[in-house]
Amino acid sequence: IDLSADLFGQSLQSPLLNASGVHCQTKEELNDLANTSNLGAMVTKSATLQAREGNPNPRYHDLANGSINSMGLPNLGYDFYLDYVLEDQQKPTILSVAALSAADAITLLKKLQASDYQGPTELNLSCPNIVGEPQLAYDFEATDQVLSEVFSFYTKPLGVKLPPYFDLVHFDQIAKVLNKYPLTHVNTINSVGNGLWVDVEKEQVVTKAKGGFGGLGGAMVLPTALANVRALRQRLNPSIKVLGTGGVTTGADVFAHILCGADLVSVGTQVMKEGLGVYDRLAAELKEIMAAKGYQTLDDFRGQLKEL
Ligand SMILES: O=C(O)c1[nH]c(=O)[nH]c(=O)c1I
Repeated sequence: IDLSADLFGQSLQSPLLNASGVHCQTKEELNDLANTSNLGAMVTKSATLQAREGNPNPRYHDLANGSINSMGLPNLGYDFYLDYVLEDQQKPTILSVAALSAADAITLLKKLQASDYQGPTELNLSCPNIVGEPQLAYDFEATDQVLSEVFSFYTKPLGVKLPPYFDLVHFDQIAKVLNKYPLTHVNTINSVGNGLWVDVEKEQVVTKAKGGFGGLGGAMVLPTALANVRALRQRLNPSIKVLGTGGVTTGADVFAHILCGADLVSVGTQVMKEGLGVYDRLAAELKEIMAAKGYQTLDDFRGQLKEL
């Protein structure tokens, strides 16, 4: 059984990545990822021009069926992560970047264009937890404008991290915008924004910022994640890869993401629950399923979801 996958020309031992934001903010965390078996590639915490503290604690809360977070984009800043990805990597690495405004995104990507970094970058258009800021990718016109300006100067590998969409017309609209640009990939989904969890015993919310509203992850978002992977795979140019993120807790979930068309699959909440050993378990479970079904490679079943 062969789990090998491709990351923009780099061969990976497995299709599994960490979800940006989980265990990837500090040098120690990034080094842990670099030494994690069955993790095929890694993504950094989204970097902003300046380092950020993020939202006040509590800002992450584990739930029986997933998680809620309002981290608020805490990160060590663009320069730190650029230095990190410029070092030679033990494991293929995607640099994630974010901005609090379209202008900042342009500034950051102009610096990246001028840098020595030639590797893959993912522009996060979907952070749901910046107080007062909308998730850019829910504004199709604004997204088109930003990408149009970015690709007027940016010539290196670039993908985008998308929020979940919930209307087939929205899948059509975002795909129409994205297909205009030479993107390496889309990563779908980011957390389901602005959920709310209530601690009934204490009669209060569980995270501090935004009155307790935060991004949802884990098992509860799997159906939404699979729908977004499938819908975007069906609509995007074949040249644009799809990284599936959201709701993965078992090898069967990884299999389902790939069956819906995912080229690679990221895991977030389950790493918070189980630790980095989760990747060994997911790889083993995926191999078992493939063996039982007579599949040798991921290409044998990728995108082959059957309709009734
Ligand atoms: O609050 C965060 O830092 C955060 N949390 C998320 O769930 N997704 C994101 O893209 C980000 I930038």
